[in-house]
Amino acid sequence: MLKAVHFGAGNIGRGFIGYLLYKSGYEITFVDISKELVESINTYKRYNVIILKDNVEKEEVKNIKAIHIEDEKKLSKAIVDADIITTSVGANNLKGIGEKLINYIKIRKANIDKPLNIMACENALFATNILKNSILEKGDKDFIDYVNQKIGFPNTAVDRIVPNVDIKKELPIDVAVEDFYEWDIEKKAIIGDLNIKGAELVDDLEPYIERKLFLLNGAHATTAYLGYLKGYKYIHEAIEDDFIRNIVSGMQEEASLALSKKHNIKKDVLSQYASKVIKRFKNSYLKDEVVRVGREPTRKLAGNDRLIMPAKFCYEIGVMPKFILYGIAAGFLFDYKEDPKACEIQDDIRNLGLEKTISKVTGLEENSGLLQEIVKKYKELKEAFGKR
Ligand SMILES: NC(=O)C1=CN([C@@H]2O[C@H](COP(=O)(O)OP(=O)(O)OC[C@H]3O[C@@H](n4cnc5c(N)ncnc54)[C@H](O)[C@@H]3O)[C@@H](O)[C@H]2O)C=CC1
Ligand SMILES: O=P(O)(O)OC[C@H]1O[C@](O)(CO)[C@@H](O)[C@@H]1O
Repeated sequence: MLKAVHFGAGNIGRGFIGYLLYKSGYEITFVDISKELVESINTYKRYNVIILKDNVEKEEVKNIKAIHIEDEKKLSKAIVDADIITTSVGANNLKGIGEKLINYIKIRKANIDKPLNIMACENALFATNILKNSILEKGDKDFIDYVNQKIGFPNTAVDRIVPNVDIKKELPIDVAVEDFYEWDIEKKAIIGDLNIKGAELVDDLEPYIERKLFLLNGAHATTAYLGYLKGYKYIHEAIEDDFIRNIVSGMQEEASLALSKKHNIKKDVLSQYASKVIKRFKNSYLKDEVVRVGREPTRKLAGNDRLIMPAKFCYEIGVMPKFILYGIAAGFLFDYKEDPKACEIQDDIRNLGLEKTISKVTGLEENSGLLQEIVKKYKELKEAFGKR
């Protein structure tokens, strides 16, 4: 039986990656930093994936186990035996995972010859490269040669909304998901076969991953930040607000313009994708909170992420990203007290001033045109919605 080790047994880990790997015949070992979660998985050895739609469906994922990230003995054996390693731990944690993997890969090198593929399944551009680089960074030539020959590092784009919805569950580790999913994998980087049913192997991942990050995640963040500003709790409520929906559709159109130019994708293909995304946001069964979708604004407002990147692309082709600016500016107004990264931005605005904070988070020059437009929109939204 094919063996998978998946780091991060959270929402997407159980609700999407674990789900699809199980359906493809893999035996799954989850690895997590949370002792409680590891204990729960080892107690129940199975969980249900609850698909939220008109007629709710349930699918079981069975024969699973879990290892705590610090349990070196068990982890070493699992990694030596693995055919595939995947992660969904949050892009900021990838470097640490990569550094941990080095020793286990060395043990694998001394013990087994079969190929391995390692894939990061995170909302970030080319996240697997972060893992790969952290593994190769400290290796000598012999280790690097081995890794290059025996380990594939395909980048991926993963798409399934897995919220923290509070519904009746049979087991505490059951997870609720939307019906839709898409997993695009960089074909040329695979070594051997992956055997993942339902995943799409693509020649050029960049258009897929940028389309997903800008048109889904960028639109989602825009809905979340404007929704928060207007006092909505859930995404499905915020997207029914005409003011917010028009802005979200507008930002998708701007991003689509940039995407169609950059990747030569037909505009109507992008427009169909964008409409489907809005429909998914309207799914009221998901009860997806704006504060989950807006979480960690420092990451979402970074220069290489879902909002600033399409805004820069628009700017470069002479299109004013007037709708994308709303999401960015509202992100700087996201003052949710339970989100440490939102608090960090608010503290910086108080201590460093608005321009310096925007520059620190986005990497834009303080005197750049785009940064000045963000400042204008921030002031406009602050005035209109009376925040702070
Ligand atoms: N929830 C969703 O709908 C989607 C999430 N993603 C991406 O998947 C990643 C995870 O997101 P969620 O599953 O929503 O978050 P989550 O918080 O539900 O799950 C993350 C899991 O990783 C574990 N973890 C964190 N650091 C770790 C470490 N160093 N070693 C081992 N385990 C560690 C946590 O304990 C947690 O169980 C993020 O990068 C997110 O952008 C991508 C697509 C959809
Ligand atoms: O996981 P992140 O990057 O914090 O952002 C949440 C995003 O991820 C998703 O959960 C799935 O892509 C979306 O629902 C949302 O746009």
